[in-house]
Amino acid sequence: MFRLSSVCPFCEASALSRRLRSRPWQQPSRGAATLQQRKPSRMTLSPNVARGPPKPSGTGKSTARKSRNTPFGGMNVTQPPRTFPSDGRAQRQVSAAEQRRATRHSTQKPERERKEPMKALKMQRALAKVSYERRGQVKQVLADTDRFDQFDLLPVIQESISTQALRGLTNVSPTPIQSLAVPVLLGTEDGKRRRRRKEVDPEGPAKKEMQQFLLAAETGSGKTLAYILPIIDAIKRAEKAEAEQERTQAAQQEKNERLFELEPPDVDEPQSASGRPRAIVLLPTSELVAQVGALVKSLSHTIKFRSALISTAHTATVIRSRLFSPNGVDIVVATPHLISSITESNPNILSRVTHLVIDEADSLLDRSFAPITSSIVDRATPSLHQLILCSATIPRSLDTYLHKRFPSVRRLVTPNLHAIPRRVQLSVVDIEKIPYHGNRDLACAQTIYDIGKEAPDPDDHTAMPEKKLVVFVNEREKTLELTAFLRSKGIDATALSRDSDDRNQAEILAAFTGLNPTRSSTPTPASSGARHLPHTKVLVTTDLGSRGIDTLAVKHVILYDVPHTSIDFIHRLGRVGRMGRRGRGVVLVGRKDRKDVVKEVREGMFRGQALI
Ligand SMILES: Nc1ncnc2c1ncn2[C@@H]1O[C@H](COP(=O)(O)OP(=O)(O)OP(=O)(O)O)[C@@H](O)[C@H]1O
Repeated sequence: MFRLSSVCPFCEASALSRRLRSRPWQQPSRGAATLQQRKPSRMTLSPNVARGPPKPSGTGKSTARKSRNTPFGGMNVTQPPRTFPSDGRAQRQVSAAEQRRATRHSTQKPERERKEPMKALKMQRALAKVSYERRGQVKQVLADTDRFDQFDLLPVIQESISTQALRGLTNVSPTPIQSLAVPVLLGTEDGKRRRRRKEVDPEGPAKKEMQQFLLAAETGSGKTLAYILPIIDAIKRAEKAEAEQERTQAAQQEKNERLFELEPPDVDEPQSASGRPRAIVLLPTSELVAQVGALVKSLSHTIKFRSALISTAHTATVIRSRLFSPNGVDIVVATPHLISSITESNPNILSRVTHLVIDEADSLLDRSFAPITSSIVDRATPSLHQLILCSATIPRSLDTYLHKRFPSVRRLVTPNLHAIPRRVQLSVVDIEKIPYHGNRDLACAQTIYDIGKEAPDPDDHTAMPEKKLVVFVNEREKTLELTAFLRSKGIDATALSRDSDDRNQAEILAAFTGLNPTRSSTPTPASSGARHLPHTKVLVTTDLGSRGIDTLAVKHVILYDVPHTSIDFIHRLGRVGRMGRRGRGVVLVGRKDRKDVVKEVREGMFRGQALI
């Protein structure tokens, strides 16, 4: 059970404020001061003296209101918060007239609220709407799949799911997006499609029309496996078909030679597979390339295909040797910028691509990335069989883009899209209140201390000896500044932003994605004798760390700044509560922050509703 530490370790002002709170009746009232100024020579009793001292609103030092301004204040409630818990106003007596007015309007209020749900979020116009009718239909489809062996995957791929992709997990079953997407991408949705496809395309795969899919599912729900398994299956089947075709051609050639006893014709050597992958997975950052690349690589060991992960974290020599290996390459995992620049000098790199994945499509098709991503799609289109877009959110901008650019895209959307999992709890800390007085850095440090000192949950079997926290800030410059502040308070904090060295980033993230305890990377002032928060590791990052990073080791996220949009809320809170785990978010709010947005996000989470 969480207990608020009654002493703020950093703020001297808190000592004074504690004294005042414990004897509130000794605070001079404005009325009394005026009286004293008018008649300084005489002792005058306050007109309220007969009322006696006001009663403290709680027992001991901790008052009911104060306890709400903690990372976990207001948790475990069974009603959504009616008023914003940290609006700072004391509950006052309601007059009889007010009560009458409230009763009169109470019948109209729910109606008004129904008409304007999530008004503040709506004003942001961020997320595309997915109707509840459609979500309901998908639920029925999902009800029939609960085992991986129900998918028509090659046996070696089936085996590799448990031995490689989900190694260490027992009794695994497909997640909703996997149940929904795998049969569709395999073309076995109705059990007959694969056979029909062969009949329709006797002249080979190059004649097929490109299929387009959008896989959209909540964060941490296994989208990577949902697209990578069918792609590997297609590659292995194509490989087998090509080998058979080559054998048939060789046999035919031999027969012809014997028949006519002619010199063998100059048959063009089949083009090498070096630098010509069959599938490309595009991801926005080198951290994600490393993460998805690791999964693909692990599957390649048992399934036997050739994969290459390339990003700016690698040197030119490494990139060249991986991509242009004489043994060829089947799947390349890379960033669009890298693929685009390689294509300029080696256009052949896209000439054999049958499957192109645009993961984190909401980022890769936004204004900054779209031109480069689209040009890759255009160049790959002649050979493409499947274009797969994948995202945890469908912003309205992406929705509009898809309608224009890919009108026939098939949308595979899970019922819980845009909802933050209910197992994630969000609490609010008001930084304007005592003892922070608007000092956001201090509120952040105190929140980290509170979480770090909290006793581990005995029911949580995934709890680890070291606590891992992620703090999200809105501005890149703030990462270094806040990290320095937290370190000065004895917290083991590391910054991750675009300014961090590419090669260090993977190493930094490994401490938050792996489930193994790690050594403290950099000695903090704490190790030199000052205050120190042990067994707690903090990553301070921007949006860079909020997309796709599989932070399984993280149970707490602190939103240092209120995110700008509901999309950012979904991605940042999506770093916890992954794959059925529990998680907590704490948002720091100040006077200038959008409290109405935070309130609506909390209410939406409480009801398990999709954000808008
Ligand atoms: N069927 C499954 N059962 C249990 N764990 C799974 C299953 N499928 C995937 N996982 C695990 O779930 C975690 C999250 O998977 P993944 O990164 O693909 O999620 P995601 O949906 O892409 O998340 P995000 O939207 O944040 O990018 C990974 O650690 C993965 O190994």
